[in-house]
Amino acid sequence: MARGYHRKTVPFPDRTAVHHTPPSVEPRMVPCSKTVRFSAETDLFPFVVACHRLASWAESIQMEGMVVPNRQHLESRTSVVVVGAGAIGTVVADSISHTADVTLIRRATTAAMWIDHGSGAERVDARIASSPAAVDPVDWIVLTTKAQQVVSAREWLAALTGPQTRIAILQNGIDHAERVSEWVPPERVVPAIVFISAERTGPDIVTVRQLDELVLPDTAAAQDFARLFPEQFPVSLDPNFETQAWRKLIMNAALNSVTALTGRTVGVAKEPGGRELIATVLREGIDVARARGVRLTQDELTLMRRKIEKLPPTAPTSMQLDRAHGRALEYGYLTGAVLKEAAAVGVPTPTTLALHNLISAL
Ligand SMILES: CC(C)(CO)C(=O)C(=O)O
Repeated sequence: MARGYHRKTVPFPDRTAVHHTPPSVEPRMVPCSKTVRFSAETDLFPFVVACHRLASWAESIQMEGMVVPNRQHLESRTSVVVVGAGAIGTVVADSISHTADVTLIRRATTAAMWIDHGSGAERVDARIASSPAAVDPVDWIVLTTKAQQVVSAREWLAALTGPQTRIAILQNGIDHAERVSEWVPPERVVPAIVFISAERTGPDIVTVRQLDELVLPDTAAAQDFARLFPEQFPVSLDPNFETQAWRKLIMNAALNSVTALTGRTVGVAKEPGGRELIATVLREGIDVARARGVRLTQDELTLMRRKIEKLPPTAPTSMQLDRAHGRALEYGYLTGAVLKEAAAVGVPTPTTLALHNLISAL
């Protein structure tokens, strides 16, 4: 599979260790100019690390083409902590690790995460933190837990939030800012709509199926967040973000519910029965959105169905995977959100309600 974006890879097995946990070695005086050059053949790795730690006047150290920025340089980069090292969190951590100093939160382990875009696994260049005591306030928190897990990330959010911290929320549903209102005001929140099909295929590895889109509102904070991504990453700013958020909500309410209930991948939506059921739930959601004043196109149903058609039939949805792994389900923020909004405007949504009730009975 072709990669969704390109990255510079460094042919050295332990580059993360160089960046983040240099082994302790005896420091020696070395002649450092702006850049220090070594040859790997002479096995100078520990020496390079010592230089890396001491030579604050060098901007970088080069060894056989590998460039190791010095600590001071690293420390001046934007600090980002990704809370939630699942599929989306790992994809984001990997892609922004080229411009930012990234930490991934993994509660149960300190093992690195790996990513496979279809051409083999690559180590994600991110520090791992597993205790809130080990982190300080950062420039950006990227929240990629499931919507219902924000509550269990409280300790992390408290430890990571400072007076300037901004939070990007890459989660399903609407009303993203409300979920973190305890920590930051709405202008420091960037909600994001994610169309990335990726899956944890092992305890430490994420396989990416399709990198489609990351949509942000067109705000100052979102522009700053977008700048962290490499140019080739499909991130866009949409002034009509509310419409995008509702589109995704309606699509998730239909697709994630049907796949979670049937235990089938997206292919179920392409069969006559599944297609009809999904179309009914989409129609109900569209009625609710219109009644709430959300700006949708005339042909919204076709647009949403096309989006679903474009998804690979073998791709699972997040709620289907959560059910398969016995995890808590996100339905409260999907069908639950549609039902809440429907109640506020008195729009009937019987099929959405039926799916919602079935899922809550699982
Ligand atoms: C894969 C996709 C786009 C399907 O609705 C999704 O958002 C999810 O699984 O949560």
